[in-house]
Amino acid sequence: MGKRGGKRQGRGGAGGGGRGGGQRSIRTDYSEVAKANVLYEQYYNELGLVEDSERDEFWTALRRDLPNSFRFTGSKGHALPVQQLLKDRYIPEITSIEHNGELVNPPNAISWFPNQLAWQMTTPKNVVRKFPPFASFQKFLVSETSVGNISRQEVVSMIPPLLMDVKPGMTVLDLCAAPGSKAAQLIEMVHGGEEARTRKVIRRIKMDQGQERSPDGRFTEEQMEEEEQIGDWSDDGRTTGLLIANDADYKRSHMLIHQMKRLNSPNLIVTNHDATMFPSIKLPSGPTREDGGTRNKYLKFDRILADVPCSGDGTCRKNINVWKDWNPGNALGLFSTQVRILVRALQMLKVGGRVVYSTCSMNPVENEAVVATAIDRCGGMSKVDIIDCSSALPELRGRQGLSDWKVMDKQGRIWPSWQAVEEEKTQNGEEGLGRLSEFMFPSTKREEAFSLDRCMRVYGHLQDTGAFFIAVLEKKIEIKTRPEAEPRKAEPEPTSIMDVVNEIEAKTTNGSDPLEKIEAADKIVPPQTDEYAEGVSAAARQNKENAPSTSITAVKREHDAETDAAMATKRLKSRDGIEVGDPAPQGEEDRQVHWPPPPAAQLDASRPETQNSLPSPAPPLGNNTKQFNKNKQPFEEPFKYLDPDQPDLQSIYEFYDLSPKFPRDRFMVRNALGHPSKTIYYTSALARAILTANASSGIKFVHCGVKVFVKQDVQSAEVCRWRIQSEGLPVLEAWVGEKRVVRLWKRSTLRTLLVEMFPKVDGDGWKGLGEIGERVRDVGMGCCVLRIEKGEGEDSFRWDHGPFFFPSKTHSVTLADFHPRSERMVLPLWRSLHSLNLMLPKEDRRAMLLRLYNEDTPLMDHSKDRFHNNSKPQSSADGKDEPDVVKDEPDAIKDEEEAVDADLNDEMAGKGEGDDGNTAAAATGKDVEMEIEENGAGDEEIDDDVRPDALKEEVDDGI
Ligand SMILES: C[S@@+](CC[C@H](N)C(=O)[O-])C[C@H]1O[C@@H](n2cnc3c(N)ncnc32)[C@H](O)[C@@H]1O
Repeated sequence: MGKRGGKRQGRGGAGGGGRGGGQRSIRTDYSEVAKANVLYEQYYNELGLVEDSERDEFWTALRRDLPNSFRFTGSKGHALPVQQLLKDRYIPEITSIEHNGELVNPPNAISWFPNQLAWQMTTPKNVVRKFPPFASFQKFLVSETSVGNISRQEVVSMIPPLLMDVKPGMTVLDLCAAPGSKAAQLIEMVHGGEEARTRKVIRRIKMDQGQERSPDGRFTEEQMEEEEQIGDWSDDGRTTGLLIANDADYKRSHMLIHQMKRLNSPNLIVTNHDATMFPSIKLPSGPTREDGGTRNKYLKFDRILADVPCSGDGTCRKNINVWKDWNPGNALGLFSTQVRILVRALQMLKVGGRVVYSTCSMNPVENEAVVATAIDRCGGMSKVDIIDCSSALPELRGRQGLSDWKVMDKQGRIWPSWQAVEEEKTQNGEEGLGRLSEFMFPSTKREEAFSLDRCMRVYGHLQDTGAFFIAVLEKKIEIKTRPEAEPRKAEPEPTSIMDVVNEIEAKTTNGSDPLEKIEAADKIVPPQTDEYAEGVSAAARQNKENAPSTSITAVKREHDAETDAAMATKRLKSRDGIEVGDPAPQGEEDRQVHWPPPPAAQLDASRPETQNSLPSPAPPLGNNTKQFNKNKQPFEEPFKYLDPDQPDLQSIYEFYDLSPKFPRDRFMVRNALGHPSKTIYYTSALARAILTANASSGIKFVHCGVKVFVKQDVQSAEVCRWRIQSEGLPVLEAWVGEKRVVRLWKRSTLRTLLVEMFPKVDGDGWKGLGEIGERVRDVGMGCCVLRIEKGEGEDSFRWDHGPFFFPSKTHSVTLADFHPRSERMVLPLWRSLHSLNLMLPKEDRRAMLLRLYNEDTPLMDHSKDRFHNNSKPQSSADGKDEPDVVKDEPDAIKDEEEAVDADLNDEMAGKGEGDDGNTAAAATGKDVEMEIEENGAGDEEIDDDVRPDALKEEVDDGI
């Protein structure tokens, strides 16, 4: 789909890095842009995208404003209750609103989206924002969007993830993922059914221990059964799958992190690579070779999304600049990047796996031509098939892909075939034809022409949406990709030993001895042709095409000043036994080298390698001194896994009575020393394996892990200074022992805790805390887990027909969920010497008050009553935590309470990714916020699929 960012210029572009990042644009006055463009209309009319009788409707729809759309996010058990609130509380309200003398149309559910979790609304945004009767609906949208329960997403952009058929436990790659609307859908699918599985496992454990309480009220038995069918149980019900979300644009990859972090998945890794050269990811142990050594094993994916950068001309309903700026050169300039991304995706796919290719462009050069060329380069349709998904979403109205098309050159001339172009070149020269290639035209191969109609085209007039293109490809057997410069062939040549030998002879060995060559040959000769059909010579040729300056000798000549870095890269070579620039060994064919070596590689050379740590890219940290690499990007903090017996972890296990069944080898920190100084993260087992095995690969991992514990200034040495972080609660809570659990069942008590920050517990204060009063008086200081349960009586949370039932002021509201990010009705609580506090950011408190009580009561902060001094919590000069001291009581309480509050609000502001605030996220946090603000996340939509002007510039320049 189109590269986004229509409201702002300069977000980098195809190929990664891009130009012009960070420039501010002058906003377009949309009323002045005429919705007409001669070439745009002429080309699509001539292609005959729709029947003549439909043509008016087609263009009329493209000139109309796009309805607003949004999606309820999270697992099914999590998203459905918030959707229910829309149906029960807000739709009846909206249905009675009159605007300009007419009743407004309420939002309606998208018929083809499962479980009615996607909605759209034709009332213009500015009416919803400004017309008073919409105020409470607008508040709901803003509040739920800000806590991540609603995602504003264009309807057509929701289609590709649905067609990927992701099953829980799968390994999934999203190659062009920022800002993350589709990645969010994908991670939800990866986690499908996890909630019910974990619940069942815990119930079993508790029953074994004779501790089982009343059955959990979240699901009906029927729902439980349905959920339990899904996924594997190998990790106590936790999902074993993985999503790697990647984007080439550094800043946008941090927007992606910002969006994805709200989903709190330990099964997510974010990377920052050019997708055309996405690096192969090593797995920890490969099969044993005959000589006793181990063969490197690389991750292949079950599903890959290639939602590529495109001209985005299908977004003209919301990105009005398309009318002004459309020119045929845009698509021509993007074609080869799109093909490379798709070919790379197919290389990394498992046999039997799916790649979904999508764009928000209508141009066949970016769509069918890319699909046909990529399939051709992979050996044809016997290797890669196009799957007919026309009935996968029965209510979705789309059209077949084109089997035949013409191409418009950059001067606006329309060519029926490549032959015609060649004739013109012979007769009149190449002027204006330079960007055209044979591959942009329909292939003459009949099988391909037949199959391209299995692609899907969505047009605006069919269901009042933007336009979109989707192709679902399946890999039938292993492939050997043909270099892009070679003309089309009927069948690819089989890989021969001579290919391999020639390849090795041809490569720059940089003085490697013959033995090394032989070893390399040994690694790359395919023992089983089918299994390793991704031919080495083809892969190596492709490496060269895509990364022409990767040979060390060549680079060294050009970059004498870079000797140290080059040496680091050489050491990489000797450690892995693979030379930079080598054809990749068997099973590693897709490995790409990066120049200049990424920061991880540079620093790796100067530090001892430990088995479970990634190399530190950054010099010693402290005082928030930001370190930047050559490309002016801040260094990423390394990922270091903690020894399960590490003393801080031991204190955590003991204080929280954490079940021994909870995995203890997945706790990780992000600092060079591998010391738990401020934050402890948790990742899935596969994420751990990947981060560890690729420690010295130079792969740019920019995010992984859910914050589970944050260090807290405490008033007593008895108290565990690691509090559970709210986003880590879903991962941990079920495994926390009873001694740190508080149970609540009255609505009024929860309301008090939401409205009042730091209510008093000491003296008689606990008496004002209802059913939890005595428990919180006695529980002991530190962090607790607050469970909300069903109870009896008027003021209770009740379990009636499945979900909890809350009578609200005006409507009956069914709701199963309390905490916007939690899958269970559990919240983190902090008991200090004199008071109690729900550890929730203010935004979350407000969202819950609105959702559960239909109130926007102002919050009361009792700590402010008691301490008039607003100073920040103390920290030592080097930015590290204070030593463990017991302070004067009032000071200690003030510090503690303010620290909790400050941390929570920092989190809401997207700060503090790394331990010391020295990470890229922290460095760019403000920019990311600004960008999101500009795009309107929070109370406005992040425009999806909008083509930025920077990309256009690059396309115009032929990049
Ligand atoms: C259409 S947008 C992706 C939208 C995203 N899938 C979503 O649903 O939110 C295309 C993205 O591709 C990125 N991009 C451009 N060229 C790339 C490349 N060569 N490799 C990887 N990403 C690239 C852009 O930075 C942009 O974020």
